[in-house]
Amino acid sequence: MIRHFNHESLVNAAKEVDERQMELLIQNLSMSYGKTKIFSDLNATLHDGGLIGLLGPNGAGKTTLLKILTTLQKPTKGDVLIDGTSMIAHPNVMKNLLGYLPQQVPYFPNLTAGEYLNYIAGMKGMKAKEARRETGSLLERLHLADTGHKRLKDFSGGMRQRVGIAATLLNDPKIIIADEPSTGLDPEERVTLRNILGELANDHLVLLSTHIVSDVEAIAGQILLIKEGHFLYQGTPSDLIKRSIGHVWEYPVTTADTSPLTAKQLEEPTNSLIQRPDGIQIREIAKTPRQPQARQVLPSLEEAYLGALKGVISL
Ligand SMILES: Nc1ncnc2c1ncn2[C@@H]1O[C@H](COP(=O)(O)OP(=O)(O)OP(=O)(O)O)[C@@H](O)[C@H]1O
Repeated sequence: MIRHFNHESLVNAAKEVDERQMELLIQNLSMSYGKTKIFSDLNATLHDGGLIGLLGPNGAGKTTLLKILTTLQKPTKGDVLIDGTSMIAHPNVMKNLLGYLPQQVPYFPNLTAGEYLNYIAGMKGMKAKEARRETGSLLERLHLADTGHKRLKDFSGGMRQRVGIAATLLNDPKIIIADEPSTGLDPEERVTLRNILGELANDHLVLLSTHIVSDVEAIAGQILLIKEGHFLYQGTPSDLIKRSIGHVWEYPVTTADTSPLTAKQLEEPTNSLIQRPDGIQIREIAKTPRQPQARQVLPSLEEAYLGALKGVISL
C-alpha cells in the first residue's frame, strides 16, 4: 500500500505522542580526541513521537555526537541509555534498533535501487524472501516503485536519498538518525525529504542533525541546539521563538536619522535585508537596535536560532 506524505500527517508528526514512548537518555556524555575536548557533560532526554532537530553550526560537535549514538565511537565518559539499558555497555541494543541515514548514501552506480536494497537487506541479516517483500513495499512507500529497475547512476540526488531512506528502514528500526541528509539536494527534493522524515517521526524516534534551520522548521517537535560542545537549548521551536520576542527589529534601509549599517555589519548573520512593498528593510537581531525608531517584529525560527547562538537571547 502506498502511504502518502502530506501536510496533515506532518502536523500529526509534531503533535502525536505515542503512549508507549521510547526514551533515549544522554547522560554526562563527554568526548575528547587526545587533549582536544569536543564536548563534556552533555545531558538530554529524547523521546519518539515528533522529530528532534539537532541544530548547530559547523564544528559544534553534531557528527561526533551522532558517531557515539550510532555506536561508531565510544565516548570518553558518560552514557547513553535506551529505555534504561546502556548502549555503551551493550552496543547491540542500539544496533538492533537503529537506522542510520548518512549525508551521502553509499553509491553503487551500476546497481538498480531494488538490487541495492536487497544487498543492504543481506548485510542486515534479512532472509531473501523477507528482503524481497520489504524492498518492494519500501520502494512503493518512497514513490520509487516504477524506478526500482533503473540503475542508481540514472537517479537524481533526491531519488538516491529516498533509496537511502528505504535502506535505513529495512529491518524496521525504531530509531532513525539522519546526518545532514539534505546536503546537495535541490529545493523541491529537500521538501520531499523533509516531509518523509516528518512522517516517519510519527512512529519512530527521529533525530535529524543539520545546520540549516529550514530543514527542521516545519517538522521538528523538539530542537536540541548545540554550540561548541554544549547544549544551549532543548525544547519546542515555538518556545525558542517566544523567548526571542523583543530581540528582532525592522527598519527601512533608507532612513536618514540612523547610524547606517556598514557593508561589513550586513555580513553578520544577525543582520539581514528583506524586501517589503514599501522598500528594503533591515532586520536586526539585538537587545537594542541601532535605529531608535525600529519596530519590534515577530522573530522567525532562524532568527531565534541565530540570536541564541550569538548570545543575544538568554536561554
Ligand atoms: N578525529 C578527530 N580528532 C580531533 N578533532 C576532531 C576529530 N573529529 C572532529 N574533531 C573536531 O571536533 C569538533 C566537532 O566536530 P564535528 O564534526 O563533530 O562537528 P559538526 O557539528 O558535525 O560539524 P560539521 O557539520 O562541520 O561536520 C571540530 O572542531 C572538529 O575539528
